[in-house]
Amino acid sequence: MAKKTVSTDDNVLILDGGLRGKFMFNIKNEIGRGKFGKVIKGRNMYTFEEIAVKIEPIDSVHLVKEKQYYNMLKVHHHTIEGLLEIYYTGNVGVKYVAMAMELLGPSMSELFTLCGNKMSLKTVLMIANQMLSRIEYVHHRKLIHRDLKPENISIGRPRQTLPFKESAEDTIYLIDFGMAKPYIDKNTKNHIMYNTEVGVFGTYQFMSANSHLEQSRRDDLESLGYVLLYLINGTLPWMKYFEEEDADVKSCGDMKKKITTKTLCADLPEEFSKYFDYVKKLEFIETPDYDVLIELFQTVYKREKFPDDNLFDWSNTQ
Ligand SMILES: Nc1ncnc2c1ncn2[C@@H]1O[C@H](COP(=O)(O)OP(=O)(O)OP(=O)(O)O)[C@@H](O)[C@H]1O
Repeated sequence: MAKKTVSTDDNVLILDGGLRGKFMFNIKNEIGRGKFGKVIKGRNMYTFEEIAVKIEPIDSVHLVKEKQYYNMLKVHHHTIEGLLEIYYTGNVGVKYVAMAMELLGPSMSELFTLCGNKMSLKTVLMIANQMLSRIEYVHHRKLIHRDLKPENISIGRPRQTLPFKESAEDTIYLIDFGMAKPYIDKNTKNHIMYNTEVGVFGTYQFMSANSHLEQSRRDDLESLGYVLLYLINGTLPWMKYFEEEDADVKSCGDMKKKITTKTLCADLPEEFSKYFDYVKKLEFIETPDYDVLIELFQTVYKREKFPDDNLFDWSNTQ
């Protein structure tokens, strides 16, 4: 049933979550936008905590699905490191469905710009380390994300704004589970079947070479590899196909299939090509060995003698 909207200004809306809080936001206070809706900064009127609200048209099914997937990720109401806390999902008036959630800092896409469209090896290795743990956790909860890209990776807010929380700007968050999918069939409890007749899910620039087929855990890992290469090199070999208004997604897909890992990872430590060799050899239903992948990047970190200081390229620049 639609919640009643109490407002003195047409732009100010309230998502009434009962005991969970009253989440007030001005529709003009947009902080992010995706294919399906907007993300707006707001406040919990009970605690005065700043929050984020994702809104979509009332007939959209994405937020409802996303909420379900966040529920799958939760264990006994504990917050999980690097995953958003969702406060409440419900209707706002007759126009919108909204999800009130923890407010995060900037996305990796914004940080990439802030860092001059390239990130250092140290920062990328630190991102790899945290992201592999996030992905391992999500997979452990029987979900695949299917849309790993810089816009869907964020950092927490500066620690001083959150005196009672662990979240901080050195915590990397994996967000936007709107494209996620369980890879375990809830009736048979088996891994979903390989299927060649599925649509394309994800974002062309970062999706795996085989993402026009049914995706599984290996595809999330391949996408993460492309994100890391993009952040460190400032581009990907197929970005040229997206320069015109009409993107040439066919050539992009062909190039991803043909390119060797050596060419893809030229000028980078050999562990990057080892990463791709490993994930591309994974079978559809195979459980990846996340520790082996984490170890690969940690080997480079140690070899380069990078300090264990938790400082990223963007630390102290915001
Ligand atoms: N909790 C949050 N706090 C701060 N910013 C956020 C939050 N959630 C999302 N954003 C920002 O809003 C942008 C869009 O969010 P999100 O990706 O969840 O929306 P979407 O409509 O599902 O997008 P997509 O088109 O990728 O599916 C993100 O890239 C991020 O910059």
